[in-house]
Amino acid sequence: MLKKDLRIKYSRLRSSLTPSQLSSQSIAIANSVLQLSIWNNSYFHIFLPIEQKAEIDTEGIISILLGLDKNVIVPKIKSSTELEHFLLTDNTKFITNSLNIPEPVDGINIEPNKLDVVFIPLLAFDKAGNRIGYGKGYYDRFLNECRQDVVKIGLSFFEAENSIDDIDTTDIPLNFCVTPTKTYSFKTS
Ligand SMILES: Nc1nc2c(c(=O)[nH]1)N(C=O)[C@@H](CNc1ccc(C(=O)N[C@@H](CCC(=O)O)C(=O)O)cc1)CN2
Ligand SMILES: Nc1ncnc2c1ncn2[C@@H]1O[C@H](COP(=O)(O)OP(=O)(O)OP(=O)(O)O)[C@@H](O)[C@H]1O
Repeated sequence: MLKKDLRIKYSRLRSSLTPSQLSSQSIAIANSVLQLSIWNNSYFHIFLPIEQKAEIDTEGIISILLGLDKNVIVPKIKSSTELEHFLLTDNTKFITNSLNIPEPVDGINIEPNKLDVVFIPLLAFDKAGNRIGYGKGYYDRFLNECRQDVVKIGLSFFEAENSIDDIDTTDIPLNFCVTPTKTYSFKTS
């Protein structure tokens, strides 16, 4: 399927989830994340969910990370193309921006090349590990600034599509995608 049709399909599917499904499926995803062999790493990047878009509740994963004393880094929109990234601390204050994204007000800036693991929001992904988001390219540009060996983990309520047919060269594939019932591991070339 094409990106534009997938965005419509998965936006609809998401908005059909009840609050209780959203909550239990987010917990199932967090439990599966615990099984990945990523825990020797130190710098973990994760997003805070847009509730209005029924994104995965990442609170469970964040609690696990903080409990393990990991460095947790969250994004903030800097411009129409670029994100910046702040270390989460006890003092971090969040403000929900005009797109309903909770973002840190300020803090210690972390460069993408420091990151070991990135958890990635997505609308849909395919069996080859390609993903799509809301179509602004923020994560594609951000992942391009990360090290080649950064572990890229998609989080999704829904299973893989057979293929996203209009993938282009700037789309960076995932290493893993975790859903409530399955963990996909993708071959990287
Ligand atoms: N929770 C979360 N944080 C995230 C992302 C995400 O997907 N989820 N992003 C992943 O990239 C980045 C921000 N993504 C954005 C996605 C869309 C628009 C945007 O302008 N969207 C619509 C208007 C909003 C709407 O329809 O409600 C537009 O195109 O005008 C802006 C930023 C960074 N933080
Ligand atoms: N590394 C890059 N440098 C410059 N432009 C880029 C880069 N990656 C993607 N883009 C541009 O961003 C736009 C959106 O890309 P795409 O449709 O793949 O977004 P998406 O993956 O759905 O969004 P997101 O990455 O924010 O979740 C495209 O016009 C694409 O050319």
